[in-house]
Amino acid sequence: MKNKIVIGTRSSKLALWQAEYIAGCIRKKYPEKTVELLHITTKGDKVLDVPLAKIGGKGLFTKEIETAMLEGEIDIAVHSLKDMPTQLPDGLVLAAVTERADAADAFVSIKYEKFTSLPKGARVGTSSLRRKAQLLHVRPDLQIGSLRGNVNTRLEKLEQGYFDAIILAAAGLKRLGFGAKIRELLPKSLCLPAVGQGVMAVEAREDDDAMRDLLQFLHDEKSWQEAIAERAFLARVEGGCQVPVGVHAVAADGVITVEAVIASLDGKQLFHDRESGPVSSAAELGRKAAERLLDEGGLAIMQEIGLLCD
Ligand SMILES: NCc1[nH]cc(CCC(=O)O)c1CC(=O)O
Repeated sequence: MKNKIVIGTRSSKLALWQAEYIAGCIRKKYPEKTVELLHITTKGDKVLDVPLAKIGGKGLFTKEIETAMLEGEIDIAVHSLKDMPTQLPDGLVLAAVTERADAADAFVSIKYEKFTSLPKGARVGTSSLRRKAQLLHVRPDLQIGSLRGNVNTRLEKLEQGYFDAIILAAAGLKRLGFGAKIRELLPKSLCLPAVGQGVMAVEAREDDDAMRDLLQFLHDEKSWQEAIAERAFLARVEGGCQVPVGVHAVAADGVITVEAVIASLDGKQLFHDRESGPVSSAAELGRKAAERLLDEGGLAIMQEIGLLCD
């Protein structure tokens, strides 16, 4: 095996932090290896003025990186699992997923201590349909404004007074050293996170056995079981674009519990399900949750949204 490992990564601060973290782990475990980062710009990084839901397309933040890997320009890629499509391109695999950081969404505000302290009509920044729908479900009075860009840019928008509060993944904030800005972790009963939120994924070429073996020390089995359930859920509900779905699986002592929601864009309709069973049935439970929610009314919502996406 080569002595140099090239990691492909986006150049946002969060992506670089994550790639550096994995590089650091590999260097520590294998001091004889040289590990380098190669910055790659993806479509999701280029188009900043359009809400993600409108750009659509799967693998917005991963495609260019995956092409570089298939062409041998890089050896592995580090991603937020949340940004990865459920179907990887032929020839690539998830070689390892890291121990999960907190999966919760965080409430960040200068003036307000927690979500329930927001006054009537408060302005909340998030471009995630999932967050928007779940928050509107309990607080239809809120004005949800679009907020794209990387974590640093989003925090600046809050500081400039565009919003009373913004919602971001707790994991990203903590990684970038902004943990102190978190006023509250949104309870899962209020806002279920995105598929894979809080998990970092290392992608490799399927036929690169040496690399896949080398990466095993990073792999976390609990995280993996949760990822399997959540990604099976997403694979079953996936429409052509971002949809208001949230899902959170927790594996403990051989049992996995999957909680999921599908909501309408305005949050008026929200279907919720919880499935539990042995971890060996993680994928099945994720699919079951999806099927229940689609049957209950989620399918009609997806079809309605599908039209909006074109
Ligand atoms: N969509 C961008 C993105 N992808 C992963 C994270 C956070 C880190 C993680 O979930 O592991 C974020 C930022 C955010 O949603 O606040």
